Amino acid sequence: MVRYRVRGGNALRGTAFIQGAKNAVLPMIGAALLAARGRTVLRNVPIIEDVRRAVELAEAVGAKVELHEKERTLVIDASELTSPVLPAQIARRFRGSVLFVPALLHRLGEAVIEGVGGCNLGSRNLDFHYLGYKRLGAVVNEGDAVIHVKAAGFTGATLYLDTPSHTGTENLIMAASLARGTTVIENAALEPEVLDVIDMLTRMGAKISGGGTGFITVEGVEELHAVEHTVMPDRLDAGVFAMAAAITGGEVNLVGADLDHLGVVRYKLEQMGVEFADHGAVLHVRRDRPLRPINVITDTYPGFATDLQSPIMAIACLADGASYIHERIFDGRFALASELNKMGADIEVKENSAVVRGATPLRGTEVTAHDLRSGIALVLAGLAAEGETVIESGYLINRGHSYLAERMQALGADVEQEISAP
Ligand SMILES: CC(=O)N[C@H]1[C@@H](OP(=O)(O)OP(=O)(O)OC[C@H]2O[C@@H](n3ccc(=O)[nH]c3=O)[C@H](O)[C@@H]2O)O[C@H](CO)[C@@H](O)[C@@H]1O
Ligand SMILES: C=C(OP(=O)(O)O)C(=O)O
Repeated sequence: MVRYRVRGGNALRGTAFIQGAKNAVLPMIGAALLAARGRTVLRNVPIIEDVRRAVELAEAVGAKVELHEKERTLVIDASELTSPVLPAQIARRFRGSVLFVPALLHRLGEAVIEGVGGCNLGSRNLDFHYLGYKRLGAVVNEGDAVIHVKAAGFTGATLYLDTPSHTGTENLIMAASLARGTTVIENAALEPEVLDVIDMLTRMGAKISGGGTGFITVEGVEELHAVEHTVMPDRLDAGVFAMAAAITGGEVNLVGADLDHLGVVRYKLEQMGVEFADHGAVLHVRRDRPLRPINVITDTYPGFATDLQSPIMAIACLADGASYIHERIFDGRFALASELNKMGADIEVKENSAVVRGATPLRGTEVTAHDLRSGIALVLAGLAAEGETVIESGYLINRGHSYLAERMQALGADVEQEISAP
C-alpha cells in the first residue's frame, strides 16, 4: 500500500526536472516490439509504474527487456516473441497494454486481449481500434471477457476515427506501417506524443506523412528495424509542476518543459495570474498575485488537456469567485470534486460540468485518489492546505509521476511517500 503525506504551507521554489512522457514511452514500447531484429534503446524513460507494467507485459509476450532505472534507459530485444496473450493480471493495470496489439498481430498473426486497464474515467471504448483493424483485414471476436484479434497480414485501407483518439491513432499507424499498400487515417490525433511516436517509427523505417494535420498517410513497408530514441518531455508532468508553483504562490524553473506543449493550459493559467517565461529548454513559472477564477473546457490537443482538468480544479478552489469546468473527453472525470469538498472546497457537479466556488481555504484530511490525475490534484491541494493531507492510493499517482516526493521536496514541499504492507 502506497500513500502520500503532504503538509501544506510552503511556497515552492527551485528547480524541477521534468520526466519523459508516459503517453509517449508506452506506444514506443509497443513500437519496439514491431522490430524483429536488433535491440531498441529508449532514453529519458520515466521511472513510473506504467513503465514497469509495460516491461512485464513485453516480457510476458517473449521480449527481453532491461530497464536501467538510474540511466532512465530501456533496452528491448523483441527478436523472439512467443505468446500472443496479453495476460489480464498485467494488462488490466494500465491503459498502455492496448498498444501492444499491432505488434502481436504483425509478428504472431493474433492477439488475445484478456483485459485493458487505465484510469477509471467513465466509458473508455476501443471500437475505433477494432473497426480499424477490421478494415485492414483482421477478424475480431469480442467475447465477454477476452477479445481475440487475428490477422494474416494487413492490407492498406481508408480509416477514420469518429473522434481523434490518442491511442487509437497510434495503434492504427502501427498496424498500417507493415501493411501491404497505403492507409489513410482521417481525423487522427494531434497530440505531441503521437508526433514523437511517428518520429520514432519513421526512423525505424516506416513511411508516414501528415502527422499533426489530422490526416495521416502511411505507406506500408516490409520490415521495421530497431532504433535508439529519446522520449519527449512529459507535458502533463510539466503542467503539474507549473500548477504546484501556482497553487502555493511559488516560483520554479522546470528543466525540459516545453511551453508550446501546454497548449491552452498555458493561457488558462495566465488568466488565473500565473506568469511564464521561456528560457530555451527551461521554463520559469511564478505566481505572486491573487488567483482569479477560470472557465475551462477540455479538448483534444491543443485544447485544454483533460489530464490537467483535475489539477486545475484544485487551484480553482483558491481563486476568488466561481470557476466553471466542462469535461468533454471523458464522461466520468469528476470523482475529485467530493474529495476536495472533504478538504473544505465548495464544488458542485452536474453531469459533465462543475462549478467551483472560491476562495475556500483548504484543510488537510484523509482523501482518496480515484485515478492518477485526481491523485496528483490532491497532492497539489495538500500543498496549499492547512495541516496534513493523506492520499491513498499512491500507486495511482506513481503510475504517471516518477520520484514525485523527491522532486517536490527539492522545491521545499513537505511531501512524503509511505509504503506499508497491505
Ligand atoms: C496511454 C494514453 O495515451 N492515455 C491517454 C489517452 O487515452 P486514450 O487513448 O484511451 O484516450 P482516447 O483519446 O482514445 O479517448 C478519448 C475519448 O474517446 C472515446 N473513444 C476512444 C477510442 C475508441 O475506440 N472509441 C471511443 O469512443 C473514449 O471513450 C474517450 O471518451 O488519451 C487521453 C485523452 O487525451 C488521455 O487522458 C490519456 O492519458
Ligand atoms: C487517463 C490517463 O492515463 P491512462 O490512459 O493511462 O489511464 C492519464 O494519464 O491521466
